[in-house]
Amino acid sequence: MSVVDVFKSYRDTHGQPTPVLHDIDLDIRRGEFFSLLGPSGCGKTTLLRILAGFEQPDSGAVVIGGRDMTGVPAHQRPVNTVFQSYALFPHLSVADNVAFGLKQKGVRGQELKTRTERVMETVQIGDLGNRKPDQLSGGQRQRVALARAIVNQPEVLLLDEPLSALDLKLRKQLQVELSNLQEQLGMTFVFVTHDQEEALVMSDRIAVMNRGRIEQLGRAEELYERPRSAFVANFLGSSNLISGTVTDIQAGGATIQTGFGPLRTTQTQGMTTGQPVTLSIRPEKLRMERDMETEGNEIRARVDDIVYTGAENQYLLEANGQRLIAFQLNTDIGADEDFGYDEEVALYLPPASLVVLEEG
Ligand SMILES: Nc1ncnc2c1ncn2[C@@H]1O[C@H](COP(=O)(O)OP(=O)(O)OP(=O)(O)O)[C@@H](O)[C@H]1O
Repeated sequence: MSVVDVFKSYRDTHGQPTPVLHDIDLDIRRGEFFSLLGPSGCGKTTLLRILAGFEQPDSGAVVIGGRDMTGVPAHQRPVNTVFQSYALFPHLSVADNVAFGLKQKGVRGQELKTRTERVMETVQIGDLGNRKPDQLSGGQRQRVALARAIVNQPEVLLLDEPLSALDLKLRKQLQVELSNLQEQLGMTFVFVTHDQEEALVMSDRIAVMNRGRIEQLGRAEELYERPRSAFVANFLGSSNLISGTVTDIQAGGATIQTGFGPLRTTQTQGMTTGQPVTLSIRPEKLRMERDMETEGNEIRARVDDIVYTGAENQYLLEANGQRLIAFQLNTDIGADEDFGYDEEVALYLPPASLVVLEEG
């Protein structure tokens, strides 16, 4: 499925057109779990609705299975949508809800029964067929909504924050189940979420959106390890940003002069001497030590605050007037690796973990 140069604007309260999607270009591969990730209002639902055919772009096109969908109404597209709000028929039983789409298509008798039952088994609601939606938990309702959407075997399944109404534990369980289901069905899933962890866990590839544009597109690991902008670095997890100027470029890396002194990075791509740059380093890549070593890339910091989160300690640090954050795995209570309030520490910034952002 492709999105070609899609532009969309809405009229604001004064009737002025306000762009919400700017020239979106995307190629979503067949059988891929693809996520649209971004903060509230960035345009991800609008893009999904354009794929579904519920909205028309001002310009540009959606192509599914090689066919231009311009002018093709929603119900004739080879897609189905699962919404956050389930949207089940309250007066129909679970089995009739699931069978609905097949009946519309004229499937009857044994085939209807077999296909409905098979899909219900797949999403583990095989024993709930006679219940009504109001007799189900939120997780069960979402399974019915899923069954109803996949029973028609669409080429593409569109999912608009389908797990966001569920509690954390159930959400985590369904994340795993959904990605297993996608693999088993081999169907293309396009999944909208504002939850970065959800996108990282489930997706083959993720498009990070910001203000109607795609900021970066790639595999989870690429986006996390090599963010291109401060927005991506901070939207996917958290990050320490350090500004500086390139002073030296060698074969295996570059030196950046910063407020903390010179820092080495193993990156060199696209850099020129004298260029101002922003470095990004993930909090878990900072190594906290009691004493300075001599290998460089170390800065002195003071522990300002400590947040205990169970698996790790999050240290808020002050270094040369800047706030930094470091995560350290929680070892045994009282172990040598624990640091106290106001303690002076040395922070080692591994050169391979210092990422040069393309845009500050
Ligand atoms: N029908 C509409 N008329 C006018 N403006 C709209 C309409 N639908 C959406 N918008 C605006 O378009 C922008 C993008 O909205 P959209 O729902 O696509 O964002 P989103 O990323 O899905 O956000 P959320 O996670 O909050 O659902 C927002 O500024 C929103 O206010």
